[in-house]
Amino acid sequence: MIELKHLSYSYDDRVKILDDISLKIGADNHKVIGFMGHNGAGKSTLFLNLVGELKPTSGEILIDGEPVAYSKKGLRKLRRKIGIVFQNSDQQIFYSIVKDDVAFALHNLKVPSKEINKRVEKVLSELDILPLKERPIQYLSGGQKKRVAIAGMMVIGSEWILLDEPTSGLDPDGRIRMQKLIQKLVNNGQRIILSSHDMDFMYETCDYFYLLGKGKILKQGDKQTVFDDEQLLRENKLDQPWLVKIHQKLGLPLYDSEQELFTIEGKHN
Ligand SMILES: Nc1ncnc2c1ncn2[C@@H]1O[C@H](COP(=O)(O)OP(=O)(O)OP(=O)(O)O)[C@@H](O)[C@H]1O
Repeated sequence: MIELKHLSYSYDDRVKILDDISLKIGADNHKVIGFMGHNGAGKSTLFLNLVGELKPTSGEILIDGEPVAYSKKGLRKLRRKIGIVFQNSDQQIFYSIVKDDVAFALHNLKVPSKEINKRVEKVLSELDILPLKERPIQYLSGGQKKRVAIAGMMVIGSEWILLDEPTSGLDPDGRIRMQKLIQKLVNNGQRIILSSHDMDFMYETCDYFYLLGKGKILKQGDKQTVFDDEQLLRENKLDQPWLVKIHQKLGLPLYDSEQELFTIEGKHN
């Protein structure tokens, strides 16, 4: 479990981007946890605090009950627990060739070479990018680069993976692949924290939600709790997912996914 205790963060000691936030992420065994909020609400800042790239201005973060230590050793330990895939995959490319880039963290963790090759091959094939193994990353598409960045996280096998805007720049097929990939990570026993402006994607993918605004958590809960409040979403410049709209406006049941809607409603016709 990841616990935030009175966490505040400010880039300039004046404006609090995160203002005295206390919460327990994953306390109820949720697998895919979504953070929502308008542009500049502080989602990325929160994620950077969670992976130790930024240190809280005040307050603290506890992982499984232990406060994060900001020493080299402490941060190495944290990275084995929590990995992040940035919104812009270029930010986390260290090597030019796919397989070297994916192996990078494992070399750092002093994993034996044979084991590294095995793990890299396994992850690349799980992500359907094995044929890209020897390719220079600079020539890959945005969606392929994103998968390489995710592969780099998967090989470490961290318990938590943070995905910052995982669907940005993806086409509808890439979006569906991302959804399946998240499911795969969950099936592997990993837990996901993601942020996105794509409310339909969030609605279908996450099982718990936090709405971030004005430096605070304005609302948290399951789909029904968070997405039913149209006004709060509007105030925070967020759309209601279309499945919630047809539930509220057309009186259909609140379906969890498009697939569920078409399967069940199809049976009625
Ligand atoms: N390195 C920085 N230095 C100073 N201010 C920053 C820095 N990074 C972000 N900010 C400011 O902090 C606030 C929160 O930004 P952040 O990127 O965390 O928001 P976000 O919710 O992730 O936004 P988006 O949805 O646009 O990605 C914004 O006002 C932003 O301008």
